[in-house]
Amino acid sequence: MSHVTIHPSILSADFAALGQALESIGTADAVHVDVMDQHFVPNLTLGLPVVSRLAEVSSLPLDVHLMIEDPDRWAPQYAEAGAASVTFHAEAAGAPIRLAREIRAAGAKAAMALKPTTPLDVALPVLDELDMLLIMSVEPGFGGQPFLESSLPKIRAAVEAIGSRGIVVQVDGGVSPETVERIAEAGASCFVAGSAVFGAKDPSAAVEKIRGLAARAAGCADRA
Ligand SMILES: O=C(CO)[C@H](O)[C@H](O)COP(=O)(O)O
Ligand SMILES: [Fe+2]
Repeated sequence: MSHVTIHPSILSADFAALGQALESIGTADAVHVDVMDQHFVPNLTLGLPVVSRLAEVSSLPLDVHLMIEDPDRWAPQYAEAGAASVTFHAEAAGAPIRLAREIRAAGAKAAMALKPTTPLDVALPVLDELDMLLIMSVEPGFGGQPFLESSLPKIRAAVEAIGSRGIVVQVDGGVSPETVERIAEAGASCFVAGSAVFGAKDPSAAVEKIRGLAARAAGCADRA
């Protein structure tokens, strides 16, 4: 029986009140932190100093999603800064197997992300070094984009390729009460949701709602 987890993305929170944003998502399993460098993606968000401070104050584990060039250089430092998991992009990594090993050695879970147009084949040689595989369901860079339906067959194929290896399949982009059931039915178990959580009047209730829909669709008992 799979376990469904919800990671709200603070990309859609008030950047002037990140502490309050963390407090508003007490029902979440982790907080998703989008690091963008304006080179790998056109947007610019935050970096190591902010992640270090968030790790100090957050009672939720930090799920750091690096949308940056040269993750081989930077990703291990996010693990050392206290991230629970560090996700680098396959399209940016020079030596993904070595990088995943370095992230793990620095004390975090290692994850690799694939952009919507990157084939799953790219991840296959790296799978055994990963704790999580992130299937992007929007073009990385911005929150609030519509879910790409073309990611559903890729999610199914990823779940099949992983088999019984215990690697979490995470989906990021356009996850909402309207889309989460289809994504859960495809076999994903970890859901990132930005605008659907922080755009809601009650972010914690939005997390519970998304988790409930996902758990039912996945055919497993809701943990709540
Ligand atoms: O990595 C991301 C964008 O590159 C974000 O995590 C993602 O877009 C979340 O926002 P939303 O749920 O609003 O789509
Ligand atoms: Fe993300």
